[in-house]
Amino acid sequence: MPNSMLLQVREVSKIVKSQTLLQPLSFSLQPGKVLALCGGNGAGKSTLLRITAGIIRPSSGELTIQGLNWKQHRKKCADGIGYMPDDFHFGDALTAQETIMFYASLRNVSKQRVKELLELVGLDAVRSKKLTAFSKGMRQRLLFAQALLAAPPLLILDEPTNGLDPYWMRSFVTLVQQCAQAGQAVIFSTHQLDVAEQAADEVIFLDTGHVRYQGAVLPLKEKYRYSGGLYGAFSDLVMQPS
Ligand SMILES: Nc1ncnc2c1ncn2[C@@H]1O[C@H](COP(=O)(O)OP(=O)(O)OP(=O)(O)O)[C@@H](O)[C@H]1O
Repeated sequence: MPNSMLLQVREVSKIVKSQTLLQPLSFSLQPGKVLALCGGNGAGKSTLLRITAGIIRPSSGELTIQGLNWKQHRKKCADGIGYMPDDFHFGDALTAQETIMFYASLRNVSKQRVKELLELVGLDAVRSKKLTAFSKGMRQRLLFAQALLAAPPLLILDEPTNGLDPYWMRSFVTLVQQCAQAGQAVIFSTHQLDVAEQAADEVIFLDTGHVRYQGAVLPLKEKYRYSGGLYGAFSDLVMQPS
């Protein structure tokens, strides 16, 4: 039933200079579902998310967004996603409002929507401050708002909770759940397995480009209820010598 899937990834791999960064992997995501991508440093999370966001091309396999193949429908696929990279730095010369308005103008998003989003990520009161005065967590929240701007059907978030304090970590979970309730699909990477456990319906554990687990979060939560939840599962399925 490919048409009910918002995102379909089929046998996608990535090889750079004869080094395999991602073994062929497949998964799909329905509207309203949240998928967490977990794995250690260098596991391939950002590589997979960049491929999904159309930033880099896979070495093999294919991706469709809303049934459209990335290769043949780049513009339509790009319009269907909101992407939050893990290593992006806004210029410091502009204020938060000016920065987000710039991205809003590229996507034809209203001033009212910008205001709502700045409120949602707790930056409305500091919207006139230059980004030089912003902390890491505040920049992350602005980057998150940028991804949400056009209310895209698919959100691709690379380490969105990196640098967030416990309050905003918790708020991130709530915001992601609200996006899912509104019918958006979300894929995000994280090292914070408690965030994955709270926010995601499905999870992929990646280990040096290999999938060690993919499936629903719930059975893992139940199986590892008394042994650390998703941390226990990760330790069992990924951190054991193979
Ligand atoms: N352009 C590239 N050329 C060569 N190797 C690369 C390239 N991009 C990433 N890699 C390698 O691919 C592997 C996966 O990197 P990736 O950034 O996807 O991991 P990650 O799971 O996001 O890691 P982290 O949690 O540290 O951010 C790493 O070994 C990295 O060195």
